[in-house]
Amino acid sequence: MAVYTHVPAEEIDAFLTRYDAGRLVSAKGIAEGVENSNYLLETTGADGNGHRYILTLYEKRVDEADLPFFMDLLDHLGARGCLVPRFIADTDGKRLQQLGGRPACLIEFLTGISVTEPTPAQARACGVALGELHRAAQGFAGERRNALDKDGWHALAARCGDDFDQIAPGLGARVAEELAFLDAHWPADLPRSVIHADLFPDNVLMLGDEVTGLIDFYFSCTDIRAYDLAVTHSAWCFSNDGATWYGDRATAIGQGYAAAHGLTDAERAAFPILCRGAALRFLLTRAYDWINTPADALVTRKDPLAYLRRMDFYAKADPAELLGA
Ligand SMILES: Nc1ncnc2c1ncn2[C@@H]1O[C@H](COP(=O)(O)OP(=O)(O)OP(=O)(O)O)[C@@H](O)[C@H]1O
Ligand SMILES: N[C@@H](CCO)C(=O)O
Repeated sequence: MAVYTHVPAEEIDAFLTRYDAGRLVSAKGIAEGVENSNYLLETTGADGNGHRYILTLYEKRVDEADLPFFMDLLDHLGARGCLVPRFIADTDGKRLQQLGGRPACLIEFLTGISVTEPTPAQARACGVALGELHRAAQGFAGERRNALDKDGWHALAARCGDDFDQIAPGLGARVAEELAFLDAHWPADLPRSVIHADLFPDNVLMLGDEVTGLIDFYFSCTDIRAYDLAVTHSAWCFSNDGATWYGDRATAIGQGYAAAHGLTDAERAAFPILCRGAALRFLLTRAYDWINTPADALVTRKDPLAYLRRMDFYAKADPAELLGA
């Protein structure tokens, strides 16, 4: 579950009076997600026809100072045709509020469901949507450093220290070995851009084979553009536990992205390394959360070893297979 901050319905109703959004009809905590508290709100709507909103209260990893970057980015992408949720301004034009002692925003609700077992057609649609996002991001003036870049991975690994081996014997040594490999091989000169950086299936809303929304931009930042494709690849092309690789999804994502945006030869050549970095990034955040979240906490911890298996796969994979032809 992810409702860390509980807000009484009366307080949400009072909060809504700042907006042109109607009165609260229902407020339901959303179980999915691990980072922030999210509520699905139903209101009477400004026109009395009923309306849905997402109410997000920002918790541990989102820095309030970054919210204007995310807001401006979603405005920029939305204005260029990307299906992304806008932050809604109150009647004074204010988008960032405080609620339940947390920074809070009212956000546009997008329809669609996130798939758990993507078909190749859905994977292709995701690749196209990511390519279109990167096209639309061109010209966006905002910049945000990726706190989870290679330096960030080193810092996180140091914080996990000896505790890695509580998760699996030898994990600490394997992480150290991979960090050393990436230090020696991480590409320096690939094109950079604003990237989503967390485009997992649960952050892509779909109806059938159509993408209806891209959500959860709270890791978006400026980094190597093709690294975003590597993050998406690592999330979409394996079974959840990382034990099974689905080459048909990978080919579909690669073809969709290449059709919508294009990939340079240098990006293709560096792709296996970028995938190893992506796998290590999620291994590390999951390992850190695993070590620092009590086993009986209400939030479900995500398995770090599912990303160790991906990392091991990428380390041995035939580079030609990763993106198909
Ligand atoms: N704009 C939106 N429109 C519709 N549903 C949304 C929207 N934003 C969030 N949701 C729903 O809320 C859930 C959690 O949202 P989100 O992924 O942003 O949370 P999070 O805590 O940041 O999660 P994560 O663990 O993926 O980082 C989503 O899976 C989706 O079901
Ligand atoms: N998508 C991340 C969690 C949110 O960043 C993961 O599955 O580890």
